[in-house]
Amino acid sequence: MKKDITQDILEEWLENVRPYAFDGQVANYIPALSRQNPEELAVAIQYLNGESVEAGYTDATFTLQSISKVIALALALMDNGEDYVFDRVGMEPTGDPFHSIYRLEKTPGKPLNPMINAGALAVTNMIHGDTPDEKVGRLLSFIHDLTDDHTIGYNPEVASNEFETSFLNRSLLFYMKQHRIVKGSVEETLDAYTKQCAIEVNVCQLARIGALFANGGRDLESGRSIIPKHLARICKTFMVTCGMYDASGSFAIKVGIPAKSGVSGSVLASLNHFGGIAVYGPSLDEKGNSVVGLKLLELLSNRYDLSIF
Ligand SMILES: NC(=O)CC[C@H](N)C(=O)O
Repeated sequence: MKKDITQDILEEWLENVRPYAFDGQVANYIPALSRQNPEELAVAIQYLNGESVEAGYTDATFTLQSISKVIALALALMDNGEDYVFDRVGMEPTGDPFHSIYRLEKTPGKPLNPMINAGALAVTNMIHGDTPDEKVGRLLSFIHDLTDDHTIGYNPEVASNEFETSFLNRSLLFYMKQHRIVKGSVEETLDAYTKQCAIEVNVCQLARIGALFANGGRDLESGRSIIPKHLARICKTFMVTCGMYDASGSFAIKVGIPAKSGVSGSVLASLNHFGGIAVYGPSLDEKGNSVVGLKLLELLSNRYDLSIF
Protein backbone atom coordinates (compact mmCIF):
# COMPACT_ATOMS: atom_id res chain seq x y z
CA MET A 1 0.00 0.00 0.00
CA LYS A 2 2.62 2.48 1.12
CA LYS A 3 4.99 1.33 -1.58
CA ASP A 4 3.06 2.83 -4.47
CA ILE A 5 5.14 6.02 -4.52
CA THR A 6 6.63 5.51 -7.96
CA GLN A 7 9.29 7.45 -9.83
CA ASP A 8 6.68 9.41 -11.85
CA ILE A 9 4.69 10.30 -8.76
CA LEU A 10 7.80 11.46 -6.92
CA GLU A 11 8.85 13.67 -9.85
CA GLU A 12 5.38 15.20 -9.94
CA TRP A 13 5.37 15.90 -6.19
CA LEU A 14 8.80 17.48 -6.37
CA GLU A 15 7.59 19.81 -9.14
CA ASN A 16 4.57 20.71 -6.99
CA VAL A 17 6.81 21.91 -4.14
CA ARG A 18 9.42 23.62 -6.36
CA PRO A 19 7.93 27.13 -5.80
CA TYR A 20 8.71 26.81 -2.08
CA ALA A 21 12.44 26.92 -2.96
CA PHE A 22 12.11 30.72 -3.02
CA ASP A 23 10.38 31.04 0.36
CA GLY A 24 13.36 30.65 2.65
CA GLN A 25 17.06 31.50 2.62
CA VAL A 26 20.21 29.47 2.11
CA ALA A 27 22.35 29.23 5.28
CA ASN A 28 25.01 31.92 5.31
CA TYR A 29 26.54 31.73 8.80
CA ILE A 30 28.91 29.07 7.42
CA PRO A 31 30.31 30.99 4.41
CA ALA A 32 30.79 27.89 2.21
CA LEU A 33 27.08 26.99 2.52
CA SER A 34 25.94 30.36 1.20
CA ARG A 35 27.04 29.31 -2.30
CA GLN A 36 24.39 26.54 -2.50
CA ASN A 37 21.79 26.94 -5.25
CA PRO A 38 18.26 27.10 -3.78
CA GLU A 39 16.82 25.71 -7.00
CA GLU A 40 18.82 22.49 -6.75
CA LEU A 41 16.23 20.03 -5.40
CA ALA A 42 16.34 16.27 -5.05
CA VAL A 43 14.50 13.46 -3.28
CA ALA A 44 15.08 9.73 -2.93
CA ILE A 45 13.18 6.91 -1.27
CA GLN A 46 14.96 3.70 -0.37
CA TYR A 47 12.57 0.84 0.36
CA LEU A 48 13.49 -1.99 2.68
CA ASN A 49 13.35 -4.58 -0.11
CA GLY A 50 16.25 -2.85 -1.88
CA GLU A 51 14.15 -0.98 -4.44
CA SER A 52 14.49 2.80 -4.67
CA VAL A 53 12.93 5.77 -6.46
CA GLU A 54 14.41 9.23 -6.90
CA ALA A 55 13.63 12.56 -8.53
CA GLY A 56 15.22 15.94 -9.21
CA TYR A 57 18.92 16.75 -9.39
CA THR A 58 20.06 13.55 -7.67
CA ASP A 59 23.72 14.13 -8.61
CA ALA A 60 23.81 17.05 -6.18
CA THR A 61 26.02 16.45 -3.16
CA PHE A 62 25.60 18.31 0.09
CA THR A 63 27.10 18.20 3.57
CA LEU A 64 25.29 16.35 6.35
CA GLN A 65 25.58 19.18 8.91
CA SER A 66 23.18 18.36 11.76
CA ILE A 67 22.06 15.09 10.18
CA SER A 68 25.49 13.81 11.20
CA LYS A 69 24.37 14.18 14.84
CA VAL A 70 22.11 11.14 14.71
CA ILE A 71 24.79 9.00 13.04
CA ALA A 72 27.49 10.16 15.47
CA LEU A 73 25.11 9.35 18.33
CA ALA A 74 24.72 5.76 17.10
CA LEU A 75 28.51 5.36 16.98
CA ALA A 76 29.08 6.99 20.40
CA LEU A 77 26.44 4.67 21.91
CA MET A 78 28.14 1.66 20.34
CA ASP A 79 31.54 2.89 21.59
CA ASN A 80 30.55 3.76 25.16
CA GLY A 81 27.17 2.22 26.04
CA GLU A 82 23.98 4.01 27.00
CA ASP A 83 24.85 4.75 30.64
CA TYR A 84 28.08 6.57 29.83
CA VAL A 85 26.47 8.64 27.03
CA PHE A 86 23.32 9.59 28.91
CA ASP A 87 25.25 10.52 32.05
CA ARG A 88 26.70 13.31 29.92
CA VAL A 89 23.87 14.18 27.50
CA GLY A 90 20.15 14.28 28.35
CA MET A 91 17.08 12.92 26.58
CA GLU A 92 14.72 15.89 26.65
CA PRO A 93 13.70 18.30 23.87
CA THR A 94 14.66 21.93 24.44
CA GLY A 95 12.37 24.16 22.40
CA ASP A 96 15.44 26.36 21.88
CA PRO A 97 17.37 27.07 18.67
CA PHE A 98 20.01 24.43 17.87
CA HIS A 99 23.00 26.60 18.81
CA SER A 100 21.54 27.98 22.04
CA ILE A 101 23.77 28.11 25.13
CA TYR A 102 20.96 29.23 27.42
CA ARG A 103 20.06 25.88 29.05
CA LEU A 104 23.64 24.89 29.79
CA GLU A 105 23.71 27.34 32.65
CA LYS A 106 20.74 25.65 34.30
CA THR A 107 21.65 21.95 33.99
CA PRO A 108 24.60 22.91 34.63
CA GLY A 109 26.77 22.06 31.69
CA LYS A 110 24.88 18.90 30.68
CA PRO A 111 23.19 19.40 27.30
CA LEU A 112 19.51 18.50 27.19
CA ASN A 113 19.78 16.20 24.15
CA PRO A 114 22.22 15.01 21.46
CA MET A 115 20.42 16.76 18.55
CA ILE A 116 21.25 20.32 19.60
CA ASN A 117 24.79 21.55 19.02
CA ALA A 118 25.86 21.34 22.68
CA GLY A 119 24.76 17.72 22.89
CA ALA A 120 26.23 16.83 19.52
CA LEU A 121 29.60 18.35 20.43
CA ALA A 122 29.61 16.27 23.63
CA VAL A 123 28.74 13.17 21.57
CA THR A 124 31.59 13.80 19.12
CA ASN A 125 33.91 14.20 22.10
CA MET A 126 32.87 10.67 23.24
CA ILE A 127 33.53 8.91 19.92
CA HIS A 128 36.59 6.73 20.37
CA GLY A 129 39.80 7.85 18.68
CA ASP A 130 43.03 9.49 19.85
CA THR A 131 42.98 12.27 17.27
CA PRO A 132 40.21 14.20 15.45
CA ASP A 133 41.15 12.41 12.22
CA GLU A 134 40.88 9.02 13.90
CA LYS A 135 37.39 9.86 15.21
CA VAL A 136 36.28 11.15 11.81
CA GLY A 137 37.88 8.15 10.09
CA ARG A 138 35.88 5.81 12.32
CA LEU A 139 32.70 7.78 11.64
CA LEU A 140 33.34 7.60 7.89
CA SER A 141 33.93 3.83 8.03
CA PHE A 142 30.64 3.52 9.92
CA ILE A 143 28.89 5.56 7.21
CA HIS A 144 30.54 3.39 4.54
CA ASP A 145 28.98 0.36 6.25
CA LEU A 146 25.59 2.07 6.56
CA THR A 147 25.49 3.07 2.89
CA ASP A 148 27.53 0.19 1.48
CA ASP A 149 29.47 2.93 -0.30
CA HIS A 150 33.15 3.50 0.44
CA THR A 151 33.49 6.65 -1.65
CA ILE A 152 31.92 8.97 0.94
CA GLY A 153 34.28 11.54 2.51
CA TYR A 154 34.12 15.04 3.96
CA ASN A 155 34.40 18.37 2.16
CA PRO A 156 37.60 19.98 3.56
CA GLU A 157 36.63 23.49 2.45
CA VAL A 158 33.27 23.40 4.27
CA ALA A 159 34.94 21.86 7.34
CA SER A 160 37.72 24.44 7.62
CA ASN A 161 35.34 27.26 6.79
CA GLU A 162 33.07 26.28 9.68
CA PHE A 163 36.03 25.61 12.00
CA GLU A 164 37.31 29.16 11.46
CA THR A 165 33.94 30.80 12.11
CA SER A 166 32.53 28.51 14.83
CA PHE A 167 32.66 30.82 17.83
CA LEU A 168 29.33 29.74 19.32
CA ASN A 169 30.29 26.08 19.13
CA ARG A 170 33.62 26.93 20.83
CA SER A 171 31.68 28.67 23.61
CA LEU A 172 29.46 25.61 24.09
CA LEU A 173 32.53 23.39 24.30
CA PHE A 174 34.31 25.62 26.81
CA TYR A 175 31.19 25.72 28.95
CA MET A 176 30.92 21.93 28.92
CA LYS A 177 34.64 21.51 29.57
CA GLN A 178 34.31 23.66 32.69
CA HIS A 179 31.60 21.24 33.89
CA ARG A 180 33.61 18.15 32.91
CA ILE A 181 31.06 16.98 30.34
CA VAL A 182 33.71 17.04 27.62
CA LYS A 183 37.34 15.94 27.96
CA GLY A 184 40.55 16.97 26.25
CA SER A 185 41.12 19.72 23.74
CA VAL A 186 38.26 22.02 22.71
CA GLU A 187 39.99 22.76 19.38
CA GLU A 188 40.41 19.06 18.60
CA THR A 189 36.76 18.28 19.40
CA LEU A 190 35.66 21.19 17.22
CA ASP A 191 37.96 19.96 14.45
CA ALA A 192 36.32 16.50 14.57
CA TYR A 193 32.82 18.02 14.79
CA THR A 194 33.24 20.38 11.83
CA LYS A 195 34.66 17.54 9.70
CA GLN A 196 31.75 15.34 10.80
CA CYS A 197 29.27 18.05 9.74
CA ALA A 198 31.08 18.39 6.39
CA ILE A 199 30.62 14.73 5.39
CA GLU A 200 29.26 14.89 1.87
CA VAL A 201 26.50 12.68 0.42
CA ASN A 202 23.73 12.65 -2.18
CA VAL A 203 20.04 11.90 -1.56
CA CYS A 204 20.33 8.25 -2.58
CA GLN A 205 23.13 7.58 -0.08
CA LEU A 206 21.21 9.47 2.61
CA ALA A 207 17.94 7.61 1.96
CA ARG A 208 19.85 4.36 2.39
CA ILE A 209 20.98 5.47 5.86
CA GLY A 210 17.33 6.18 6.71
CA ALA A 211 16.32 2.74 5.46
CA LEU A 212 19.00 1.08 7.57
CA PHE A 213 17.69 2.79 10.71
CA ALA A 214 14.16 1.72 9.67
CA ASN A 215 15.43 -1.83 9.24
CA GLY A 216 16.47 -2.02 12.90
CA GLY A 217 20.12 -1.26 12.06
CA ARG A 218 20.50 -4.23 9.69
CA ASP A 219 21.98 -4.08 6.21
CA LEU A 220 19.22 -4.28 3.59
CA GLU A 221 20.81 -7.03 1.50
CA SER A 222 22.87 -9.19 3.86
CA GLY A 223 20.82 -8.64 7.04
CA ARG A 224 24.11 -8.00 8.91
CA SER A 225 23.57 -5.93 12.06
CA ILE A 226 25.44 -2.62 11.74
CA ILE A 227 23.65 -0.78 14.57
CA PRO A 228 22.16 -2.83 17.43
CA LYS A 229 18.37 -2.65 17.13
CA HIS A 230 17.78 -0.98 20.52
CA LEU A 231 20.31 1.75 19.66
CA ALA A 232 18.67 2.36 16.27
CA ARG A 233 15.40 2.74 18.17
CA ILE A 234 16.95 5.33 20.53
CA CYS A 235 18.22 7.33 17.53
CA LYS A 236 14.80 7.28 15.81
CA THR A 237 13.12 8.37 19.04
CA PHE A 238 15.44 11.40 19.24
CA MET A 239 14.57 12.14 15.61
CA VAL A 240 10.89 12.37 16.64
CA THR A 241 11.39 14.44 19.79
CA CYS A 242 14.30 16.71 18.74
CA GLY A 243 15.21 16.01 15.10
CA MET A 244 13.77 19.20 13.64
CA TYR A 245 15.11 21.47 16.40
CA ASP A 246 12.47 23.73 17.91
CA ALA A 247 10.03 22.78 15.12
CA SER A 248 9.92 19.11 16.18
CA GLY A 249 6.42 19.44 17.66
CA SER A 250 4.79 20.92 14.58
CA PHE A 251 6.70 18.48 12.35
CA ALA A 252 5.36 15.55 14.43
CA ILE A 253 1.83 16.85 13.93
CA LYS A 254 2.13 17.73 10.24
CA VAL A 255 4.38 14.87 9.07
CA GLY A 256 4.76 12.34 11.89
CA ILE A 257 7.88 10.58 10.56
CA PRO A 258 11.15 10.33 12.55
CA ALA A 259 13.44 12.82 10.79
CA LYS A 260 16.63 14.85 11.18
CA SER A 261 17.47 18.01 9.28
CA GLY A 262 20.68 19.89 8.61
CA VAL A 263 21.43 23.50 7.66
CA SER A 264 22.67 22.42 4.23
CA GLY A 265 18.94 22.02 3.48
CA SER A 266 18.82 18.26 3.74
CA VAL A 267 16.37 16.07 5.64
CA LEU A 268 16.74 12.41 6.53
CA ALA A 269 13.55 10.52 7.38
CA SER A 270 13.29 6.94 8.59
CA LEU A 271 10.04 5.01 8.71
CA ASN A 272 9.80 1.47 10.10
CA HIS A 273 8.29 -1.10 7.70
CA PHE A 274 8.74 1.40 4.87
CA GLY A 275 12.31 2.67 4.38
CA GLY A 276 14.32 5.87 4.22
CA ILE A 277 13.43 9.18 2.58
CA ALA A 278 16.00 11.91 1.87
CA VAL A 279 15.21 15.38 0.57
CA TYR A 280 17.60 18.14 -0.47
CA GLY A 281 16.48 21.75 -0.92
CA PRO A 282 18.95 24.35 0.44
CA SER A 283 16.41 27.09 1.21
CA LEU A 284 15.80 27.18 4.98
CA ASP A 285 13.00 28.52 7.15
CA GLU A 286 13.72 30.63 10.24
CA LYS A 287 14.30 27.48 12.37
CA GLY A 288 16.95 26.17 9.98
CA ASN A 289 14.84 23.45 8.32
CA SER A 290 14.59 22.93 4.55
CA VAL A 291 11.40 24.62 3.31
CA VAL A 292 11.05 22.23 0.37
CA GLY A 293 11.97 19.24 2.56
CA LEU A 294 9.25 20.04 5.09
CA LYS A 295 6.61 20.66 2.45
CA LEU A 296 7.41 17.56 0.41
CA LEU A 297 7.43 15.30 3.48
CA GLU A 298 4.16 16.82 4.66
CA LEU A 299 2.47 16.20 1.31
CA LEU A 300 3.81 12.65 1.00
CA SER A 301 2.90 11.80 4.57
CA ASN A 302 -0.66 13.04 4.17
CA ARG A 303 -1.20 11.52 0.75
CA TYR A 304 0.26 8.10 1.62
CA ASP A 305 -0.75 8.00 5.29
CA LEU A 306 2.84 7.69 6.52
CA SER A 307 2.51 9.24 9.99
CA ILE A 308 3.51 6.89 12.81
CA PHE A 309 0.86 8.45 15.04
N1 LIG B 1 21.67 22.83 12.33
C1 LIG B 1 22.78 22.42 11.79
O1 LIG B 1 22.79 21.74 10.76
C2 LIG B 1 24.00 22.92 12.46
C3 LIG B 1 25.27 22.24 12.02
C4 LIG B 1 26.40 23.21 11.90
N2 LIG B 1 27.58 22.51 11.50
C5 LIG B 1 26.62 23.95 13.20
O2 LIG B 1 27.17 23.43 14.13
O3 LIG B 1 26.23 25.08 13.32
